[in-house]
This record gives sequence, C-alpha cells and structure tokens, in this order.
Amino acid sequence: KRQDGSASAAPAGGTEYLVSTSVGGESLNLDFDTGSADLWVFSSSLSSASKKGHDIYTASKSPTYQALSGYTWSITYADGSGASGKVGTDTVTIGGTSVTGQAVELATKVSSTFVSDAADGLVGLAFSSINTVQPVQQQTFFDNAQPSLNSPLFAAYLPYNADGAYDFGFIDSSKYSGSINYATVNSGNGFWEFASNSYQVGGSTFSQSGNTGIADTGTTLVLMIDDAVSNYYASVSGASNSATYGGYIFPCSTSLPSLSVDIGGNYATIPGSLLNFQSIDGTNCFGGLQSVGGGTQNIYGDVFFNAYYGIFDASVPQFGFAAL
Ligand SMILES: CC[C@H](C)[C@H](NC(=O)[C@H](C)NC(=O)[C@@H](CCSC)NC[C@@H](N)Cc1ccccc1)C(=O)O
Repeated sequence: KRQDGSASAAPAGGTEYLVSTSVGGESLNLDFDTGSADLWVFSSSLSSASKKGHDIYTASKSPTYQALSGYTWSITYADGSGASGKVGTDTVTIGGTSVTGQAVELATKVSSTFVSDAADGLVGLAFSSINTVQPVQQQTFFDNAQPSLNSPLFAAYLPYNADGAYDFGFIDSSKYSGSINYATVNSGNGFWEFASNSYQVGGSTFSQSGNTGIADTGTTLVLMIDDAVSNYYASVSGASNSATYGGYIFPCSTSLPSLSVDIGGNYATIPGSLLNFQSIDGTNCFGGLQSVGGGTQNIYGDVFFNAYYGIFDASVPQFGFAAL
C-alpha cells in the first residue's frame, strides 16, 4: 500500500512539536496529540483577537471542503484549556499520507492558552471513541488512514531540541537503538493506556500497583502521581514545590537522578539530563517531572519521547518503545 510516509515534527519553544499539515490545500502547523481524538483547526470564524499569530483555515477557500451542517464539537483538556466549533470534511495530507473526507473541526472558540500557543490546531491520535463531534462521532486521521497503510500503526520520534517525525504505516529502524518492548493497551478510556505498576528513582524501586500510564505526545512533561513526584525530588538537593511556579523547582546546578517507569512490565529509563525542563531565572530550574494532580493515570509526555521512539500499534492494540 502506497500511503506510508513520514512527517517532520519541529520543536516549538521546547513545549511541543508541530507538524506542517495540509487541510484542503491550506498549510497549518498542528500539534499531534495521542492524548485526544479531535482534529481541529483555527478557523476564519474566530474573533480577530483569537486569530492573532496563527495560520487560519478558511473553508470557503478550499475546493474540497464539505460542511457537515448542524454538527458541533467541544473539547476540554486536562490543563483546563479547550476549544469548540463546527464541523466539515476535507482532504488532509500529512507527510506522504492523504485522507479524503476527514472530519475537520473548525474552531469558533479557543481558550486563551491556545491563542498564545504556537499550534494552529491539533491532530488527535487517540482512539476515535473519545472524539467529541455531535450528533455523529467522527474518526481520527489515523483510523481513516489505516486501510491505506502497510501496517495499522504510527510512530513518534521526538528527540530533545531537534527535529522529530511521525511515521505512518511503518517502523523506522534508523530512529532507535536496541530492541522494542511492547505493552498491551487498554483503550477503554480512549487513550493509549497501559499498566504502569512501579517506577525507579536512581537505583531505588517504588510500587504504584494498579496505576496506569498514558502515552501522550500532546503533553509536554511527564506527569505522575504525587507519591512518585515527592519520592523523586526527595533525592534532589535543594528541590522545593513552588506555588509561584506551580511545580517542583531546584538549583540548576543540581545533577538529577534518572527516572524509570514501568510500561507493561518493562522499564523505560529517562536520564536525569532530560528531566531538567527549563531554567526559570538562571539560578533555579523547573523539573520535567511534575504532579498529574490526582487519580491513578500517569501521563508520559514529550519528556518521555525525548528518550524513546514510541510505536502506536492498533493491531492489538499495543504501545511499543525503543531507546533513541
Ligand atoms: C479535564 C478534561 C479531561 C481530562 C478529559 N479530557 C481529555 O482527556 C482530553 C481528551 N485529553 C487530555 O486532556 C490530555 C490527556 C489527559 S489523560 C487523563 N491529552 C491531551 C492534551 N495534551 C491536549 C493539549 C495539547 C496542547 C495544549 C493543551 C492540551 C475530558 O474531556 O473529560
């Protein structure tokens, strides 16, 4: 099948990776998000204030756009951000993979964080069961593309501070080293979710039995339960949980321990060097591991993918990971 392809993902300000995507022949920089299932774009229907700094999709300029009249969407994300609007279909092309009749969700409202964010919208790559379109739920780009791919999978290559890629339909052996470990995915909540029963800080092992992990390329950091976060920073000299900065900070000169997380029975190890997210003021730095806020779902975001090539395989479904 000829639709396999790779799309380049550029790091935007260190907080996300954006992929240049063609929607009805119009080019937009979209955030590929394995933690949600709506493909939505900044549209001409937004207020001019909301459009500021963004590429905009104008349905009337696309010869292939078809309105789905009366259809709406509305999404809320874990960080409190959200967007809503109307729906149509159009041809969406990502790298070498093209889907005709893809549901394209036109934002008529976006929350303030999206206005200031670099992305011109999101491509949801979680399971279509959590797509928010009403009255008829729509399929993700990946679900629509699957029949034309060699294998029903895509892979995320998101190296630190360097251009990455999303590979559709194939696993690129030049993008990782060693072997791939796989975890069985439970798609019951609509996520690429798997068992994550323990973790290691430096050489110490801690249990979090019954907890899960979610592979979420749309989340910047690694977000874990409070116990894991406090156990980690207990071994970071000078660390403190800052209300001002909304998370753990520490002296930038501190060397950080590695963090290993159990993914379906195998550990993935994130080196300490990747867990210093960014400098706040030259003296203190903000950690790449922060609290998920509650519940038993850990979110393994871009900081995880900075260390591992992630394989999202719908055939089982399963999540594979291999060291970069
Ligand atoms: C409060 C919202 C809860 C979390 C839930 N929403 C979700 O789970 C949505 C689909 N997913 C998300 O909020 C998270 C995964 C949460 S795991 C429980 N991923 C998507 C997020 N990274 C997208 C994003 C990208 C860039 C900037 C901001 C946000 C719901 O609608 O009920």
